[in-house]
Amino acid sequence: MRIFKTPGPIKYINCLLTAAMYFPGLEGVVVKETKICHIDLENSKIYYRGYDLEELAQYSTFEEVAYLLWFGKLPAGAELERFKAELMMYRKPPEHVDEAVKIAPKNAEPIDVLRTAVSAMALGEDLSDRSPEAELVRGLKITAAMPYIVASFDRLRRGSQPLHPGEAKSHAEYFLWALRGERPGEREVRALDVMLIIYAEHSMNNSAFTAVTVASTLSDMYAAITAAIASLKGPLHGGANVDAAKMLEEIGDAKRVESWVDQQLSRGRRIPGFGHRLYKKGPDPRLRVLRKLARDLASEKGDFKWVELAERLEEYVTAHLSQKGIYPNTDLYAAVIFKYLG
Ligand SMILES: CC(=O)SCCNC(=O)CCNC(=O)[C@H](O)C(C)(C)COP(=O)(O)OP(=O)(O)OC[C@H]1O[C@@H](n2cnc3c(N)ncnc32)[C@H](O)[C@@H]1OP(=O)(O)O
Ligand SMILES: O=C([O-])CC(=O)C(=O)O
Repeated sequence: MRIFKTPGPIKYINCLLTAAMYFPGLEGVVVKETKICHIDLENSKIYYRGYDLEELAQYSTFEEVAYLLWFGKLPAGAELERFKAELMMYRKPPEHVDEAVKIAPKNAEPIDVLRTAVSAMALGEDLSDRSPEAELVRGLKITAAMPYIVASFDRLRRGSQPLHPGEAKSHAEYFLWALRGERPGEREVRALDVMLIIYAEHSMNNSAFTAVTVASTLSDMYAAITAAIASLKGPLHGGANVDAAKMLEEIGDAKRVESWVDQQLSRGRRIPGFGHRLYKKGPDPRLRVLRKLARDLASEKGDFKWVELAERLEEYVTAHLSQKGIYPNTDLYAAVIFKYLG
């Protein structure tokens, strides 16, 4: 409005350009350059630091991938063991964070407890050193403590006490062990490990964008990750895997897929685990790994209910909505895998 009152020629052009440059959902707007992740839409491939994600999911571990994403190279020799030892050192968060988890109401959402706990991790720490090295240590502390925080809250709400399984050999094993109170089987640990690799990075998604926005004000890592978790919680982003799991339970049987989907669509509702800002011409590339992982877990358990339900959903929803560019995303099969992992 002000510009129209005094429309100097340059200001006026700027005003028109700005007005013309609104891209809903930031479609096509480049906000940052990154070497961390490359999504090749044409060939349906994802690369972490130049490595094919499908190969990482087959041959590496979450710890190796975390190291790769953070330091730009896979760990060599003793580096991996050192990195794992560092993670183990920070598994248990400071006492006041433990207390915050303990006093959280039992009906709280686990993601809200996690967001609050990560925010609380900033309290009492000297945050004056904002160098990349200091922030990386904070990132390591947050990553290391997340399994304990989430598992502790789940145990407390089920009436048990938190557990710190110090003998666990990996991030995935630590989480399942801390959650269940007993050592998990190797195949289950590997399934969660693959899920963690698959979810570790996806370029400038909503939560990463949020974290980068907060970090760009020179705020600290705890603040950036707290904000990222708040973004991730939304049912259009990470919260979709919770909704997809609820959907599997609600449908209950592959034979009910058609009627359930028809009803949801006729009410104008979205189907969780479908649709993606990037993948408009075919399914999410990560599904090639996850469909197989879900099938393997189903055979292992001798229970095909959840995987067959997801496969039927994939077939039916794709047949109905692919003309709109709607295909299954990672969260559909993540929900299946999480159901098999209990
Ligand atoms: C790890 C992750 O975060 S992956 C994403 C997880 N999120 C989900 O699974 C939630 C369900 N999906 C969605 O809400 C969306 O597909 C999003 C948010 C992921 C992507 O949205 P966008 O690409 O912006 O698509 P947009 O919102 O513009 O929808 C385009 C059309 O498809 C429809 N649509 C999009 N997703 C779905 C869905 N899951 N079910 C049914 N219809 C859908 C929309 O209603 C819209 O229809 P219209 O043109 O007739 O109005
Ligand atoms: O990229 C996105 O918008 C969401 C997603 O699939 C992810 O974060 O893994």
